[in-house]
Amino acid sequence: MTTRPIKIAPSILAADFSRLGEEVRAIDKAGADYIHLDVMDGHFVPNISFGPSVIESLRRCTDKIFDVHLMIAPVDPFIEAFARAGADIITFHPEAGPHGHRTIQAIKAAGCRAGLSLNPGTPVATVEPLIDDLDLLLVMTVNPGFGGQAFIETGLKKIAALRDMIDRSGRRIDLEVDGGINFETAARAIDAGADVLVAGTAAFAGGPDRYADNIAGLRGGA
Ligand SMILES: O=C(CO)[C@H](O)[C@H](O)COP(=O)(O)O
Repeated sequence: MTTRPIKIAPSILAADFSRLGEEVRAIDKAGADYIHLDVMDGHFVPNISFGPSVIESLRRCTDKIFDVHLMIAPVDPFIEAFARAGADIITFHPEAGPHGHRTIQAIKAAGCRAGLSLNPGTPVATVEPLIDDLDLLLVMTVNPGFGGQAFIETGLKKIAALRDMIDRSGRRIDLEVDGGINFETAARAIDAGADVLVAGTAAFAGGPDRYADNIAGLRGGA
């Protein structure tokens, strides 16, 4: 049992793209804490999703925190555009580099909070030199690119190690988990130390009438 408040960040990747504005309004009303926006470029990951213009349009549909996960390379030339579109948090992958610290500085200069995302194959040690400047750590429990994949168990050890690192830092840093999160894996990720759960499939399952129950079920893992 954790006493940390748990935030739910539905990924709109699993929403009905033909009604995206309505979907964002519905998931906001259902109790989402953050709206998770997965940006994919077909180069850093093998899929293409959407870019700043879609985010700018969705900004008019909700006041919730826009948690923008950039699965793109390079990152730096696009930071301003995502900040202008309405991003509150911008998370990038160290492999999209080469200068992670410079990217964090650029995200902050653009007025956003900065996050770093670790793929299943990226070591926890990557975070250490950057932790004093980060606001969010995102542990990927699938290889990025697609929703609906199975949870990769080794992510739990990584979450526990990062929880320890965050607690030792004394800083307020969100520890977010993303990929294959359902009611069962949510509970295990929370036990390991996560406090923000990204869910696509499990959040949007069953259509708008189910969203509030889906979010409550995910949060219920606490
Ligand atoms: O970043 C992602 C994929 O790269 C998605 O956010 C993630 O996979 C969520 O989808 P699901 O909950 O269906 O696994």
